[in-house]
Amino acid sequence: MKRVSLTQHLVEEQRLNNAITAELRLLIEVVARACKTISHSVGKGALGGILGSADTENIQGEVQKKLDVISNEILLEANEWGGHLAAMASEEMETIHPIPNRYPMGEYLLMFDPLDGSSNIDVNVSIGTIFSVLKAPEGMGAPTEQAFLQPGAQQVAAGYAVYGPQTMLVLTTGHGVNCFTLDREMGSWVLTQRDMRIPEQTKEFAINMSNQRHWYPPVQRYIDELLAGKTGPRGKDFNMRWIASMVADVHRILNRGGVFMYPADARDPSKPGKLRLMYEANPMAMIVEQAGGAATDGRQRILDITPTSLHQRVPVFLGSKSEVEQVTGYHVE
Ligand SMILES: O=P(O)(O)OC[C@H]1O[C@](O)(COP(=O)(O)O)[C@@H](O)[C@@H]1O
Ligand SMILES: [Mg+2]
Ligand SMILES: [Mg+2]
Repeated sequence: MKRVSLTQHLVEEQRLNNAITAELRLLIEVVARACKTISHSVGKGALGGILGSADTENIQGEVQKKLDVISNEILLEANEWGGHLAAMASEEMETIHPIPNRYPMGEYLLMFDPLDGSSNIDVNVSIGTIFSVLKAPEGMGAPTEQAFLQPGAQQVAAGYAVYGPQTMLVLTTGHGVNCFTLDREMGSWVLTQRDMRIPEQTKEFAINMSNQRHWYPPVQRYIDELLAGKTGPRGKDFNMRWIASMVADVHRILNRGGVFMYPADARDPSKPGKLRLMYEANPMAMIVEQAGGAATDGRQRILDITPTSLHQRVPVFLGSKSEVEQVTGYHVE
């Protein structure tokens, strides 16, 4: 098989689809380089002093792990120097991070969850980085938070890196989804899966079952029916997987199908779910749709939601189309 690097692939996309600009290509390459650096840190574990808590809290009131902070810094530093950016925003920062001293101002906005699945860092289970790229609005002066509040349908690129047994980068620029594996010896990203497609039917679901008693009726009903298996209305047995790293759960679903759910629940009605719209749900929704799947908040397409704040939360149902339609149907009924 001919070895195709990330750069070669992006140049090809630039030529064939005329879909990405040279600036967007360079931006993606800088993000990919930062993910490579994060992957090296992850790989060192206790030897690199990266495990454990940073003893600080982020804007969401969550205790930060050392690796949350380190990954955020790696992404900030790489993109300040290398990307064609006007500003960045991250799960780990209260407000936006404009690019200093850049004239003319860059054309893109980058958002990221620098380290997804923090609870898995210290136990050597797959974790990842999720990112989303938007165009800065035309004629924007100094970058503001408002500039980021665009529906996910306007993303020009989205991707994630998963730091597992292999380090992989899954990427879309709106022309399908491709997967690159990090060649650790050569230090390069190599195209290993072209045009990933999510099977439409599935027998596998992913949800944190410990929250069951708090769910609202549509989710109770849907999961009850899956659990009833062959003897229930679905007439087939379902299996369950929950890694507690969205990147790892989504990566499995991209490869072999399934449905991933993080619904809103009755614990705190002011908190619509756990996952963040701008840098978790939107990029994953774009990837999943580009691979032939679906992604909703239970009522509407995630990519159609107009955001109201940078760190807003959203219920998430994504994966194989038929299952996402089924559970969304129960909410709409
Ligand atoms: O621990 P829970 O409630 O099952 O939540 C798991 C979910 O939380 C997350 O870890 C949130 O991501 P962060 O680690 O970036 O905060 C998702 O990756 C995952 O799907
Ligand atoms: Mg996350
Ligand atoms: Mg995170």
